[in-house]
Amino acid sequence: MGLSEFLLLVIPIPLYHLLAYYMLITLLTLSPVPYAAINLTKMPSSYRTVYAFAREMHPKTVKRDIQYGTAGFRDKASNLGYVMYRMGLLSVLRARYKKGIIGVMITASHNPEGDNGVKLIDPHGEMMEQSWEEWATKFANVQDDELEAIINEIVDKFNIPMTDRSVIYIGKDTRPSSPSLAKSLMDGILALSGKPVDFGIVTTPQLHYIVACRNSHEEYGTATEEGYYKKLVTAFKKLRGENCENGNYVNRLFYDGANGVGAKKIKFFQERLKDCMNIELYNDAGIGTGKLNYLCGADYVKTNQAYPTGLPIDPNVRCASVDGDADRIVYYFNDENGKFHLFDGDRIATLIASYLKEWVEKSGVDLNLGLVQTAYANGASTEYIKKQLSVPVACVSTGVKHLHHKALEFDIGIYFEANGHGTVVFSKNAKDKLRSVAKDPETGEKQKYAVEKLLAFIDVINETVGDAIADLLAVETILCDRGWDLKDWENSYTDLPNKLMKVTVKDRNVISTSDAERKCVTPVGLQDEIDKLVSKYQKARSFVRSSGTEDIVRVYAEAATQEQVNKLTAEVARAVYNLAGGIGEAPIVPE
Ligand SMILES: CC(=O)N[C@H]1[C@@H](OP(=O)(O)O)O[C@H](CO)[C@@H](O)[C@@H]1O
Ligand SMILES: [Mg+2]
Repeated sequence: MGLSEFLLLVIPIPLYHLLAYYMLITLLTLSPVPYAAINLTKMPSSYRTVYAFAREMHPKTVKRDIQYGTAGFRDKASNLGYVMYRMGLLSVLRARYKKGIIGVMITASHNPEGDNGVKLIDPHGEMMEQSWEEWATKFANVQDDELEAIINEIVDKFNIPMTDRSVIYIGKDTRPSSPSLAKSLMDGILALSGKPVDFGIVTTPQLHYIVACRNSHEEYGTATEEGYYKKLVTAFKKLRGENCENGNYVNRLFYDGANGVGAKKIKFFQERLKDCMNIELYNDAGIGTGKLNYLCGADYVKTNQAYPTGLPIDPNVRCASVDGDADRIVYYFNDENGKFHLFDGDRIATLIASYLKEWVEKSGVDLNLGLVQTAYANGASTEYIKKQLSVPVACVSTGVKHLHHKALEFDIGIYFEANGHGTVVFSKNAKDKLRSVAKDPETGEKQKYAVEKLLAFIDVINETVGDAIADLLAVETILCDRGWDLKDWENSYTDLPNKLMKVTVKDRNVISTSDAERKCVTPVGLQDEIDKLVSKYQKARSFVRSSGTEDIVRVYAEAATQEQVNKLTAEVARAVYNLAGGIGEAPIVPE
């Protein structure tokens, strides 16, 4: 019997766990050289014991498999302890492989408060590379006694150096479950001798920004929350100049913080921008009694196409809602007749694209501009971008990682999901060209003004990922610059009536798609059925795909009138139910 087995027998289990935890911390702190944790089977037994202790504290509690989906893992918070622990292990391996700091964000974004989730951030501040998502899924699903083997497998495959002391940046949203999940995550990080650095409650985009800054040796900005505020506020003030009001633009905004981190963090902007931007904060759980994302927030407003609770209903006042981790934003207002008007991600994308196009032309700098959407983008917006703005538009699969990736192909790539998640990325070529024109003494006044505007715009945007607050500052800049109210903005094009529905099926994986999710490949026959249904209506379009964040199939449709779209969506939903193994009640098609 070895020492560890003997101790196991003689020390009561809770004490044993506590001891293990402190031993782990002490060992990792004192050890001058990070221990070579891999190959685990070749490790000195004391280390192996430390590792086993940690694993025993976070045993796999859920039998069914969980998938690293569109935005990482999401589930009921109580199911995620072991997943967090394992993502702690994986983040250290990823950090060693990439030789950089990796970020881990604990959030379930727009999901209800009882859910939680986790997503990994790569060194440039972008979402973790897709090819590692499979590893994440494997890590989450193997049995406890297979963990060592999978760690060995990934280390061998990627030749991961196990002697570096890697740093992992952690952020979390305001969910009550986040602190304890963060502890599980840290246990995983420490178990492989990584160094966790906890940034506390931050928005998802703040963590992406901080990771990008630190890995770029602060070329992208100062790697702190304060650095983030300074960068955005300075750029916004520069763009806004002295004029807080202009034409129809009124300096007054109702801000729905979704009772989450977006409410907490906007206060830093309110304080710093009080001279030039009047933001009235609502749905700040610290003050009211509201629950995270409940009847409010960007997802509620977009999905229900309805005004959230918690905001005064003042007609014609510009309103914006963010989601639970503040990476999405939508605008809206109620008019004098009580009619609700929505400005979603497609609207924001077109506004930004037209503005950037205008100023690139004024700057005289040769830069190509492109816009990236998904199949959920309203057909009217796509038509407007192509025909009115003459900007090339690409369509990619759902999920920000796909949009971001595609946008990098342009000098200026604008991407937005219809739900309000998006940003702009500027290529190195674009930045270098603009900076050199700005510095050139030959540059004329007007051209210089345009170039400096573009450079300030780059700084007001968070290029690493969609950022509700950065996008808000960008939208406010453009509206003020143009002297527009929301009615002016709305005049650019008219959305086609559209609808989203969910269908529950036995196994959503029976649905497979092609052509950026616009064509359904399996089950065979479903696409023919959709085509037949669509052909009955004017300006109609519909597609189906399985969700990456929920156990359902999504049905989207748009058509010339609301009545037509209501029918079409229900008919397609019925077809999915019939051909893809629907369960529960069948969708009802309106008469
Ligand atoms: C139709 C829709 O809005 N889908 C959302 C939703 O993905 P699904 O895979 O459709 O569940 O959540 C994703 C993560 O937040 C977001 O990127 C995506 O746009
Ligand atoms: Mg979100």
